[in-house]
Parts: sequence; C-alpha cells; structure tokens
Amino acid sequence: MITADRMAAVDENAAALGIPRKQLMESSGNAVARVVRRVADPGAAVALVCGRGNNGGDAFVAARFLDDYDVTVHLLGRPESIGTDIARENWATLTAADYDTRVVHDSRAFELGDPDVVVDAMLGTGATGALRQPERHVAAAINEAPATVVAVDVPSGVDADTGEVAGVAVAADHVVTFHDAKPGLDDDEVTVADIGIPEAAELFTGPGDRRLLSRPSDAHKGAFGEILVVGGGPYTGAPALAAQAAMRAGADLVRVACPRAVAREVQGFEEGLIVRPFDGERLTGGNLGHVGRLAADHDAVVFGPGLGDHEATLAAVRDFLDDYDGRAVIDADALAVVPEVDTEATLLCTPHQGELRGMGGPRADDWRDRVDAVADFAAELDHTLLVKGAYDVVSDGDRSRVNRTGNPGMTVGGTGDVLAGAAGALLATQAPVDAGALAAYANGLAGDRIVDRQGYGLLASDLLPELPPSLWGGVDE
Ligand SMILES: NC(=O)C1=CN([C@@H]2O[C@H](COP(=O)(O)OP(=O)(O)OC[C@H]3O[C@@H](n4cnc5c(N)ncnc54)[C@H](O)[C@@H]3O)[C@@H](O)[C@H]2O)[C@H](O)CC1
Ligand SMILES: [K+]
Repeated sequence: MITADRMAAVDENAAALGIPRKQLMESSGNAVARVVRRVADPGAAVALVCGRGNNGGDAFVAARFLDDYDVTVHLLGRPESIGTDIARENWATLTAADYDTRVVHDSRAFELGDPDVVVDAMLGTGATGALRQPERHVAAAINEAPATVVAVDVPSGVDADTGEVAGVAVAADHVVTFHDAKPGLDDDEVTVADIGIPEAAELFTGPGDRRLLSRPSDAHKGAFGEILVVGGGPYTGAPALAAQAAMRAGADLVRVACPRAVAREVQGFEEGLIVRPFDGERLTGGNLGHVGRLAADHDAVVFGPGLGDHEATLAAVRDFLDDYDGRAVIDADALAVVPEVDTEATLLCTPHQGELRGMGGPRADDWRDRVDAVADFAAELDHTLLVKGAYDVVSDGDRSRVNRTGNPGMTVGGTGDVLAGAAGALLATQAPVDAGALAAYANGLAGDRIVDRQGYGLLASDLLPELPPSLWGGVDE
C-alpha cells in the first residue's frame, strides 16, 4: 500500500535513476489497455474519459494500445488546459494520428454514448477534495451507464491519500492501479500493474524524499522544533558542529547543554548558539537534573557528541534515558548504553559499524544482508538505527531505507556530528526512519557537492552551508 504523497516521492526518485515520467506513463497506459482487453473483446466500444492531468495522460496512451477496439477519447476541458507536458504530448499524438477525440467544453454538452467499457481517467493521485465540475457531472453519467467501468489508478472522487470519498465518486468494476495498491481500494477489483519502477526508487533515498520537508507557508515559530544538543566535555567541536547542523537543517531554535568549563569555547564556534552550561567537567549524575529539565522543554535531544566515555557520564546517560520519554538522537559514546536501558523514549541511534557491534549488533559485509540484519536488530532494540557506512542503512524494524550519497572524503572527523545534529532537527517533525534517511541523504549530498567542486580535503564544517540546498533544493543532479 502506498499513499499519493509517497508515490510522488518514489516517482521523483525513479526520474533521478533515469526513468522519466513519460516512460512510466507509457507503461501505465499499456497496463490500462491490458485490463480493457480482459473485460471486453476486440471491436467493443470503449469510451476513455480523461481529465487534464497525468491520469488522463495514461488513457491517451491506452488509446494507442487499443487500435482493434472502437475507441473514443473524451477530454474534459480545453486541450490548452492540459496540466503537464507529457499528457499534452500524448494528446497531441492522438490528434495528429487522427484518433476519435472529443473535447468537452461544457459538462452539459457531455455525451457518453453507449459504450461497452468506460475508462475513468478523470482524476488520480493529484486530486484534492470533492469532485468539481465537469468531473462531478460526468462521474454521475458514468455511474448511470450500463457499461463496465475501468478506473485508472483510483476511481475519480476517491482521495488517494486517505481512501475517503467526499461527495460523488466513480463506481468502478475494475481498478488498474500503478506500482502498488492505494488506500481505499477493494482488493477484489484491483489490478496492481508493474510500470517498471525499480525497487531502488523505494529503497534508496533520493531527491523525492525531500518532499516530506515542504514548509507550510503559515509556519509559526516553533513548528520546526527546538533542539537540545547535550555534549562536550573532553571535546568541544563536536557539540558545536551538531548544533550548527541542526540549525542548518531547519530547527527553529537550538540550545547546547555542555560543561561550564567548555561553554565559552563551544559558544566561540558560532555566535547564534545558545549555550546552557552545567557545572563540572563532564556530564555526571550531579548535573543530570539540569539536563533532564532542559530536555523536557525541547522537541528533540541530540545526545552524545563529544560527551566522552567516562564511566560517570555513561551512568548519567543511562539514568537520563530511564526517565526520558521524548525523542532523541543517540550518537558516539552514548550508544553503548542503549541496549542496557528500558526507556519510553523514541530513539534514533546513529552508530557506525564498529559502534553497532559495540551495541551487540550484527556484522554483515554485504549491504543487502546488512539491511535485514539492521532491521532485525532495530526490532529487537525497539528503536530506530541509522548505521553509517558507504551504504547507510536506516531501519525501525518495519521500514528500511538505504542511503548512497557521501564519499570517502567524509571519513574526516566531525562529519558524524553534523549528521547527528541534522538528524536531531529532522526528528522533531518526522518519523525516526524518515529523519534518519533524510539526514543521511542531505549530509552525504552536501559532501558530494563539495568534493565535486573542490576535490578532497573537506572539513566537517564545510558541510554546514551545503545542508540547506541539499535539503530544500537547488540540487543539480
Ligand atoms: N508514478 C506515478 O505515480 C505515475 C502516475 N501516473 C498517473 O498520474 C496520475 C497523477 O497525475 P497528476 O497530474 O498528478 O494528477 P491528476 O491527473 O490526478 O489530476 C490533476 C488535475 O486535476 C485537477 N483537480 C484536482 N482536484 C480536483 C477535483 N477535486 N475536481 C476536479 N479537478 C481536480 C487539478 O487541478 C489538476 O489539473 C496518477 O494517478 C497516475 O494515473 C503517470 O502516468 C505515470 C507515473
Ligand atoms: K481515475
């Protein structure tokens, strides 16, 4: 089952893999024609009722695969109002090749005739809300006709994200849906057609995944999360990098909790950082109360960058997780305590493969085996894992993603802190798997853009200004 939003992301990822949408439309139209062949013999009268989006475009294609049928193509609206290039091109082919095309300017002038089969290609996954005119009137006419109705992708009037019907919907005898089942469809009537989208378009992160991040225009301050980075002690650069990365990944506000002794140094990395120091040289049971109170006021916490592995620090992390029930990214030395705690918190753990084994996790050399092994271990921990490597594997035990952006130049120190900070910001608004996958994608893409431009020798801090374009656009790939 796939929602309309996720389908759009997969579609964009497929395009990035070199499969343009027009090619998918050709496969979709072919699949529609195959279902028509199943329900009626050659020579039967087939009315293709087409909207102005790509759903209509699929039926324009189908017409070319039904030359031995008596085909009529109805376009609801003027040809100039066809909304996409690929649908417009396929319409132009029909008129150039002299198919029986009819342009419906006015719903009252719509005449369905007496077809044996009606193909409902008015609206698909791009529809929002109740059917408007002329689609509403035409849907009623289709429902009254004594024809076999084949719906393309979803019956027009059914919301492809929720499966709900607001008002009128086409009552279909068969639905030919593409790539995967859509919400709200009755299994008995559905043919899921393989339109040649490779599994990679779903499994691997790609530019389509960034669709999750669209910022609503009425966003108010706070809608994208306040993030607390807990780190520093032996190391000061790590929490500063993580905090800056969280800011670059769109967090509204980022605060750093670190030992007072290093607060000035952490602050020195970036004027915009808000530092909330605690007493002592490192995180311990003694200053944990301060951190716990701060954490409760934030949407997500990033735990680990530069904390060190002092016994008292790890004990404090353990105590923190015992009480915490919010969202947290766990990185670096703090990872070791995760398997030992029984916490209500929602954790996104970001180990590299050595740290994963330190957590008692699996070893798998081949990335395909690793996907299964990481999924099993995530299910066992009941947390989400982002296992870093040439192929990053992200899994919550149920959903798994693999990220391939990034390059050997990124083995330099600090890139993991940037990743953890970005993941923390995204964790405030996204499901943990999506936060991990998007952070890995953007962090790696940022590194790829730098290396493309200037070659190796990148610093982790170089990644920071590249995070926004990697997450929100301006990406030339
Ligand atoms: N990989 C894929 O998903 C592929 C899908 N294909 C087909 O494309 C459609 C989705 O196409 P899209 O252009 O995005 O949207 P629609 O055709 O569904 O409709 C857009 C069109 O409709 C207008 N509109 C929106 N809501 C309403 C409404 N309530 N009443 C009336 N009109 C409405 C809107 O203004 C737009 O103009 C998918 O379902 C598949 O069939 C590709 O062919 C191949 C790959
Ligand atoms: K449809």
